[in-house]
Amino acid sequence: MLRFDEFAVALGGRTLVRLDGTVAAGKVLAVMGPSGAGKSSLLKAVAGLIGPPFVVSGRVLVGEEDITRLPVEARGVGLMFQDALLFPHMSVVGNVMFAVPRRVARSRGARREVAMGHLGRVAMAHLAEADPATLSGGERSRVALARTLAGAPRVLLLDEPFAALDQALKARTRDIVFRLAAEDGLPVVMVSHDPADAEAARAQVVEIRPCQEGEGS
Ligand SMILES: Nc1ncnc2c1ncn2[C@@H]1O[C@H](COP(=O)(O)OP(=O)(O)OP(=O)(O)O)[C@@H](O)[C@H]1O
Repeated sequence: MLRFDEFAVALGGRTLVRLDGTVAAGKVLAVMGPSGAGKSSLLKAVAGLIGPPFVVSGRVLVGEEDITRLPVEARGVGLMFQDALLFPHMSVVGNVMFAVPRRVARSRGARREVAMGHLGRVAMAHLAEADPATLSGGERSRVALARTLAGAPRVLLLDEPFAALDQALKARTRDIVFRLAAEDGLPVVMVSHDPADAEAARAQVVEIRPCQEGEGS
C-alpha cells in the first residue's frame, strides 16, 4: 500500500500539490489537472527526483516504511514516461537486464533469465535481440514496462505513458500495464489528461488545480 500523509510540493512559497490518502496494492490513483498544475512534479517528488527550487513536505509511505527522505535508488519506485527512453546502444533484452537489481540476480546469465521472464510478460520475448530503434511505439512502451518491472519496484508511477500512442494501441498497452501492476500488487499513481485512462484503470481520481498567488503555504 502507498500512503500520502499531508504530502505536499511547493514552489516559490506556494503549494502546487497537496495529497492525503492511500492507494492499495494493484489499484490506480489518477492525477488529472491542467498543464503546469504540478502533476509531474508530484511524481518526481515521490520518486525523489526533485530538489530546490521545489520544497517537499509531509510523508509518503510504502507499507509501513517512510520513503520521503530516502535516496532515489532505495525507494523502490518505478517510473514510466511518455517517452520509453530505451538505451539505443543496447538490445531489447540488454535494456531490461540493466534494470534487474543485483540482489535479484547476480550473474549475467541469471539477470538475462529474469529479463526474459519480464519480456515474456509483455509479449516481447521474440524481439529480445532487436535493436530498440527498430521497434514500433507500442513495442517500445512494452519494453519500457518490462524494464520498469524488472527493477522490482514496490510502487509504479506513470507520467502520461500512453499519450503518444494511437487509440487502439493505447487501449492495449494500458490494459497490459494495469494487469501486470495488479498481478505484482503494485499501487499505481498515473498522471493523465485522458479520462479514458482513469476509466480503464477503474482509478480513484484526484484533480489538481493551479494554486492562485497567496494560496497554500
Ligand atoms: N526546474 C524547475 N524550476 C522551476 N519551476 C519549474 C521547474 N520545473 C517545472 N517548474 C514549474 O512547476 C510547475 C509545475 O510543473 P509540472 O511539470 O509539474 O506541471 P504538470 O501539471 O505536470 O504540467 P503538464 O501537464 O504540462 O506536464 C509549472 O509552473 C512549471 O513551470
